[in-house]
Amino acid sequence: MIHLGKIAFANCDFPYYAIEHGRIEVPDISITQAHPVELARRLFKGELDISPISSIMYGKRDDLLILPDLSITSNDFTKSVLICSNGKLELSDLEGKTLCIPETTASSATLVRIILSLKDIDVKIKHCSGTDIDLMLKKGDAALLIGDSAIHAIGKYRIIADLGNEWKKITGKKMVYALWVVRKDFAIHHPDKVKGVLKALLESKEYAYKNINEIANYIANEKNIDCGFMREYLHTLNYDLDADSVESLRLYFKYAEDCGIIDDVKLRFFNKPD
Ligand SMILES: C=C(O[C@@H]1C=C(C(=O)O)C=C[C@H]1O)C(=O)O
Repeated sequence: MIHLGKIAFANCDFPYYAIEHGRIEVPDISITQAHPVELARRLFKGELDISPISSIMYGKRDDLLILPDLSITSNDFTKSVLICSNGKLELSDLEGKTLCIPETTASSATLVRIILSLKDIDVKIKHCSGTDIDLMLKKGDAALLIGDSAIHAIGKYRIIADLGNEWKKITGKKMVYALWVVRKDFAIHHPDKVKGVLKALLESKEYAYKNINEIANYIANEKNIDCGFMREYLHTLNYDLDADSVESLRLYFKYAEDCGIIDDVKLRFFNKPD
């Protein structure tokens, strides 16, 4: 039995759809759903063998290998990594104000620090448990939202920044939010099992790309999200990890290092020489 993680957001239903709906053959796996930071915690404890985690969490460890050709990436607007504010505040008005960051994010929490530092906006960061937007907006002047809570906030709250768009405007790059990783010790002891899961994930991703409307309708129904929005959203995100994304990831890690969040990071891939 292989313990596989799954991010409990609509965007991760997409690459797992074929696995979870019996559309492809899969090895003996059990799937655990949680938010990306929790998945990383469980992977580090050895409760999971393979999982998508916040890309920055990979940068903090040297005992993980990246699975090739998989990620959650956006090129410009992300639509689900947003800052919303109280009243009439714009991004540039956040100087000296408080931004609440939920416990569910690590990559976007780092990205917002990078963007604010590059824009020279000094903001107090408050880390909050849970993802209750109203509570965050009571505790601070603005809140970072990711995943489904960001999607559900569109049209209800004042959105002042899409972080994928802010990052693109500054660097011209994509933003790689999540990577699929395997614990190195598990990969060393069970390379064939890892290959089996990787094959299933890649086949499932290909199925998803070919059946985007079917899956968008399914997710929209399940999660009470507008179908049209869901279709656009799934076209906005990219689940590959091409050379361009790897280069973007390196730049993100470099800025994160400049902010003192991580040390120099080496990208180590499963099944590829260092
Ligand atoms: C685009 C997204 O990327 C997510 C953002 C993450 C983070 O900020 O740590 C981690 C995984 C991704 O699922 C999203 O879910 O909204």
